[in-house]
Amino acid sequence: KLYDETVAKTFLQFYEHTAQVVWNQFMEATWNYVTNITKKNREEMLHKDMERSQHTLYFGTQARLFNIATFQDPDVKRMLSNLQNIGKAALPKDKLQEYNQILAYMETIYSMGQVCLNEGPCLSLEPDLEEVMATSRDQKELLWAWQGWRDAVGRQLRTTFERYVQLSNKAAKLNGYKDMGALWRSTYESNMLEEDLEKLYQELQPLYLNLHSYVRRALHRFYGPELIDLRGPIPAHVLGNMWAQSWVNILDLVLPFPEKPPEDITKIMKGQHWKPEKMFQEAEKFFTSLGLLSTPPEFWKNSMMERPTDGREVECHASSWDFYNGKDFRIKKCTEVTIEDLLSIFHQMGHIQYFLQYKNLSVIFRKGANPAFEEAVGSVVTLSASSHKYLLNRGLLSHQHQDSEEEVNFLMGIALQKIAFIPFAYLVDLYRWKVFDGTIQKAVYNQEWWSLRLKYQGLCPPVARSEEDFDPGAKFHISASLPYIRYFISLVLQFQFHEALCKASGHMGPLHRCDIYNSKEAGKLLEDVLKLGWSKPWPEVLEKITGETKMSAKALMTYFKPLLDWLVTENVRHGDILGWPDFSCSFEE
Ligand SMILES: C[C@H](NC(=O)O)C(=O)O
Ligand SMILES: [Zn+2]
Repeated sequence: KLYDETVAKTFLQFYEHTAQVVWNQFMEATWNYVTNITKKNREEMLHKDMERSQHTLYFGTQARLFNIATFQDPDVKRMLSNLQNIGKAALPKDKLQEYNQILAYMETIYSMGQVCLNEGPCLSLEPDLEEVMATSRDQKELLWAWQGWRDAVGRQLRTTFERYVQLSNKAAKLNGYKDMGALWRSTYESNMLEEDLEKLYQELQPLYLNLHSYVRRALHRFYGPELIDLRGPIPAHVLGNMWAQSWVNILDLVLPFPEKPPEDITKIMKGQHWKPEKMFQEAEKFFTSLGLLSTPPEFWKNSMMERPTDGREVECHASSWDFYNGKDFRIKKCTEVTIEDLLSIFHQMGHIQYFLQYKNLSVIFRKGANPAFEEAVGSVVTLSASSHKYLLNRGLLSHQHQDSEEEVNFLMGIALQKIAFIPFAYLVDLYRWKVFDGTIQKAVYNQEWWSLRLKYQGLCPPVARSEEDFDPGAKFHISASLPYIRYFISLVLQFQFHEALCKASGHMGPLHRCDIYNSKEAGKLLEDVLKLGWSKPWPEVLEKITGETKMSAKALMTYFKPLLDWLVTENVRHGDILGWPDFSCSFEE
């Protein structure tokens, strides 16, 4: 242990200056690749990634020479210990080369995936196959899209994924973690994470079971008993989404009060000639109405707001990008003019706002208090943007008053997005953690995926699956090696934030009617949190906004209480059971 604290500070400044350049070049090269998938751009990205890893390795190795325990300055201690965790850069060069090629390959197979009609056009995931999954009510057509996507993508990734798991674990072990799952979980700085998450899931499960039972009844009514067993799991292709992770697109089939259908906002947007740019401006206006920062000119010049029409192959999955130079921030999205995409843009703008608020911090601190905070910021604003009050005053709804039955319809719409998502958001990394720690061996990768999908979501595959398939690979985050538990934790946090911001804004009445638009008090509370980035442990940051230091499902339960009461009554009225005791899937009979 050679150096003292003053040397450490100089060392960190040297890191700061070099990191900004190396990270900026890496982001540019990656952006160029995902917005124009060519061999040349892939090579350039892999080259810049190697340079970044060499930079990380050099500084990580040096950082390990400091005896941090003897240091006083909390920021220096936090920054140095972070530098010591060098992730995949710990791999020997040839292994790192192979790993980066595997990562690029998996993400490219996913992004280029398409399903071709017998003679005629091929359908991409966005917007074509997602449009089929959202709007078709023909279960054969739904099955064609569902199975076609998994044949085209999941199956291709299976063997590569096996190698990805080996190299991921190798990298994790070289950083002192037992496997990659442990390294991923370490970003939450808690040795009680898995227990805390299981407890949250148990608290939320009754909400999901009641929604599942009610939706199953509605689908049974529409598709008939040969497809839907009232005491069994629901086939995964009729929920309006390629992964059955959001059920918003079947609201029309499950509407509690069908004689009072909500206005079709997508239709209204098209009628008002909304364009993608206006959708982004609308989202930005919300953040500036809170007194938060507006986006710089670079954002409007450099973002990719629509799928290009010049034949370029791109990665459509929406994402937000920080170029680590304090000026350049972008969103990449293949935007369609729909309410679902408008709300997704609000979510992405939340990421951009975080980037803007912490842009003057050390590059080590330019990330969320934890990854779930990054997801929750955009989602908490989306809760207000989804409210009847906001949509009415932005001219996207015309019915002034919402009676109690229309309010139940409204809450059902939000529940089909948020409650339906709970078990999926939880199980994706439950699955990957088990794959990384060896509980799930490669011989059973697919059947274990489906046993978790059955256990937590009460879903069945619509057709028999085998170990030729690799259905997890048909989900973006698994092909892109992006952790997912952040979305489960964000579900809980975003309602805690919503409750706190609504209180700060002086909102009175039910939480689901709150809209914080224009509230400078709510904006100030949010700003004080976002400015901290990763400089403080997240419980401290959570306390600044909510007064609590622990995740709690209470706010989410408060928000949905009126709907839960209605669902319980409705399920009892139909004599419906919760859960799926007839656990076999239809094709197995
Ligand atoms: C919820 C998550 N959102 C995102 O990636 O932006 C998803 O799409 O699965
Ligand atoms: Zn996000």
